[in-house]
Amino acid sequence: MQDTEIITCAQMRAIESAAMGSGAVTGLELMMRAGRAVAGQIRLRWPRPGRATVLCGQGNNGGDGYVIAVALSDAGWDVRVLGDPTRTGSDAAAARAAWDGPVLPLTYANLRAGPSSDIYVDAILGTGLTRPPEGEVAAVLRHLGGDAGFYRPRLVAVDAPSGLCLDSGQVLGVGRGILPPDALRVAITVTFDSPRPGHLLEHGPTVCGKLVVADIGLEPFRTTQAATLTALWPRFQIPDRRLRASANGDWLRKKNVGAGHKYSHGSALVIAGGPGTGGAARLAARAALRVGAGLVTLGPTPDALAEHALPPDALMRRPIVDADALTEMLSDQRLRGLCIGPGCGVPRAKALLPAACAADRPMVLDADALTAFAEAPLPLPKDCVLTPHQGEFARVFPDLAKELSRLGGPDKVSVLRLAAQRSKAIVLLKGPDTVIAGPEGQAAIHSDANIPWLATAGAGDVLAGMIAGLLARGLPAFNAACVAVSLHAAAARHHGSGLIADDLPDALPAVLRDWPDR
Ligand SMILES: NC(=O)C1=CN([C@@H]2O[C@H](COP(=O)(O)OP(=O)(O)OC[C@H]3O[C@@H](n4cnc5c(N)ncnc54)[C@H](OP(=O)(O)O)[C@@H]3O)[C@@H](O)[C@H]2O)[C@@H](O)CC1
Ligand SMILES: Nc1ncnc2c1ncn2[C@@H]1O[C@H](COP(=O)(O)OP(=O)(O)O)[C@@H](O)[C@H]1O
Ligand SMILES: [K+]
Repeated sequence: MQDTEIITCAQMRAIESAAMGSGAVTGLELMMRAGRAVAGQIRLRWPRPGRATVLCGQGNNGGDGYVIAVALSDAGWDVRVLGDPTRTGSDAAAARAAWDGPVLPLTYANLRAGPSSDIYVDAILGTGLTRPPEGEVAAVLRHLGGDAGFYRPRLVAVDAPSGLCLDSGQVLGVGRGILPPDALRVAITVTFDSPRPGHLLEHGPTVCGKLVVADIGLEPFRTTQAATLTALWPRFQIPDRRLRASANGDWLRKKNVGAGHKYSHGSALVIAGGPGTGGAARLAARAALRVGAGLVTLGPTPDALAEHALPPDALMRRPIVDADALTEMLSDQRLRGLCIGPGCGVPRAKALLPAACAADRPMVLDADALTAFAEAPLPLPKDCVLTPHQGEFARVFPDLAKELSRLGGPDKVSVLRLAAQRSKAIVLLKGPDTVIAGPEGQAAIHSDANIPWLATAGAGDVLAGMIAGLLARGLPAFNAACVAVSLHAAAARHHGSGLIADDLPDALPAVLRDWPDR
């Protein structure tokens, strides 16, 4: 499994400054490489030259646009350019000077006046976006977004669809989670060097269309050694050196333990609830087994034990009457992956959580255990993973959730890092753009808007069980969370629509069989 480094806009600017400061390359040269890379992508997809309209903003994103205009014109395209004035002496001004055709003012009227084009290049705003688009720029974007049926299949964005914040993934000026029909959505976005968080979070995946990452030779100027933020999904076609091997394939295939017995493959405990609530815990337990834990025990209340006589028969069942009984059970040091929350009931989770935490074992807190933790916080064990959805996140971290929902507020990764620091646990916020963060600042994004059928009752219970199984097998908590999220989504992809949560654990053998070693 290979993860892609993600860099923030500030990191990108730092790398660009380091490159220019070294004297090895100028800003204009980088702009030429960027613009030519976009033109190359256009020519790959539209091999027959046609008519192109290039829309250029006043900054360097616009500068890239003029380079694209020259490259397309040289390749035989009929190019029309609409541009805002550039700052005198800037790289963008130099790029504009190299375009010897006319530049009409970038206005809604001019966009409408010309003949329609085969493609439209959005080089209006990139990483320099500081506020919601306004005036003529806003009018142009509204028009392009409003007639998506015509424009979307022929729109190519440079770095980002204009208006998208590449750190947060919010389209500035529209509500979080509610994408109005006039937000600009494009067919292809060509970005440079590495993806940015905003390509993968919130509105990013919807508005960017296909995301292509072009290499512009910045590799030698990276200031950071190891990336603290990676993308688990999507996968990108980028140079291998930009990929980070997560080295978990061996664990998944039990290769590392040779002839080990079931306990050396890990023993997990899923704490269940009282009568009538057993399904969630059983889903979690089944997932822990399927992900390769050697032994999984389900611990309901004694009066619910009979309900759990259902398959899988591989499950051990042992009643847990109260906190003392749990402490007694956890005196068995072989139990090392705990899952508490799914189907547990809040009162029981509240009663058992102190004993579970005191045992200091790798543990997942999900569902009712998160509510219990929110109502009665307590120190968490060292290897602990919290797996809230948005509602549970708001219960556990109300102030941070408020920040997250604030328009123009901080990005999800930064907020999750704060939550992880505060709770001293790995925090995994579920959704189409799942973000995982740890107390030391490590973070990962898994973004897949193409598996909506994963939003089904019990899918979260399965995820919690998979993490518990991987913790039992000895994976460090952050890795267990990342691997589980990747496998969970891969199982959903493998199954396809019509999925119910019960299908997820059962899709795992096929997914694991094809899982890459590295
Ligand atoms: N980094 C790299 O390595 C490389 C970067 N490259 C390219 O440079 C791009 C970044 O360029 P950039 O910094 O000049 O910013 P850009 O996106 O053109 O916009 C800035 C201008 O827009 C304005 N503006 C802001 N918000 C606005 C609004 N809402 N409505 C209207 N205007 C608004 C803002 O005005 P101000 O806020 O100053 O008033 C400013 O004048 C990057 O995305 C990539 O394409 C490549 O060439 C090669 C390598
Ligand atoms: N639109 C979506 N696309 C892909 N995955 C999603 C989407 N919405 C939710 N998910 C995933 O589905 C799972 C739902 O978990 P959760 O909300 O805890 O459900 P439950 O409590 O019913 O088990 C999470 O893994 C989440 O990441
Ligand atoms: K753009």
